[in-house]
Amino acid sequence: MRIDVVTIFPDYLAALDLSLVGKARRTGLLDLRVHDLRDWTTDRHRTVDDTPFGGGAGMVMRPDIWGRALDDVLGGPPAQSRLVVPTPSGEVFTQRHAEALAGEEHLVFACGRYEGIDARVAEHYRAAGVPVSELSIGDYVLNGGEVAALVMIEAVARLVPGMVGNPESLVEESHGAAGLLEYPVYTKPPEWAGLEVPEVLLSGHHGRVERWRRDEAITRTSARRPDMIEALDPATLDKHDLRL
Ligand SMILES: CN1CCN(Cc2ccc(Cn3ccc4ccc(-c5n[nH]c(N)c5C#N)cc43)cc2)CC1
Repeated sequence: MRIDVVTIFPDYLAALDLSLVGKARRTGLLDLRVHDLRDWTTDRHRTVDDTPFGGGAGMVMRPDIWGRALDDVLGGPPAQSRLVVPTPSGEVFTQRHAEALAGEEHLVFACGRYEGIDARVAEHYRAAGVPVSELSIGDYVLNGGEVAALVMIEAVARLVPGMVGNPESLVEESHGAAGLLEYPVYTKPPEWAGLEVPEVLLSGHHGRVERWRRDEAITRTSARRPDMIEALDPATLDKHDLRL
């Protein structure tokens, strides 16, 4: 998979040189390139923004600069690329989006700043036949798209075959197949700060452990994310022998 990120703060994406994503880049599993939008400016001040039509506070990022950058980045092979635009007004990014994006050949992240990117940029590439996803990582306000791109790239990259050492660990995920939150996890020592590990986890009885974990997942989800409980379909309840 190839991922390109266009931003005026390329150093923000330095975290992608670390850990699993960094290793995937070094081994060639992930072809990830970061570009400075200002490299496509032509004036001496390397200007990327201007005042908003219709008035209002702040500045808007210019479509002509973004157009030159994205034409270059989208232009080359592979043929099918998806443009991902982090934005506070986007569809909320979920694990389902991560799964869908992980199946793409080439993702291009356009990280805006200021009050955002001129709306004609997304419109132009949609009209040119480029799939465009305008996505938000949550209902809070950030100062730009870079943090959101980091979140989405990590969520997507870990689903790329060969990325995670033990693919089994991707199977039973929070927000995963059962649509429930993850159960609590424990490790040695068995007693710490006067607190003991739940006895069932030391029993070696896999059936009891599985049942306890399912019950804990339901308890947690009911308490913290009632919206997820509402969204559970009967088939999922049956498949995982879940009773609410
Ligand atoms: C007058 N009002 C009119 C509404 N605006 C709204 C607004 C517009 C831009 C910005 C800053 N910004 C620029 C590019 C960019 C990309 C993503 C995100 C982002 N924030 N939160 C998420 N989950 C994000 C994601 N993903 C923020 C971004 C902040 C707030 C404010 C002023």
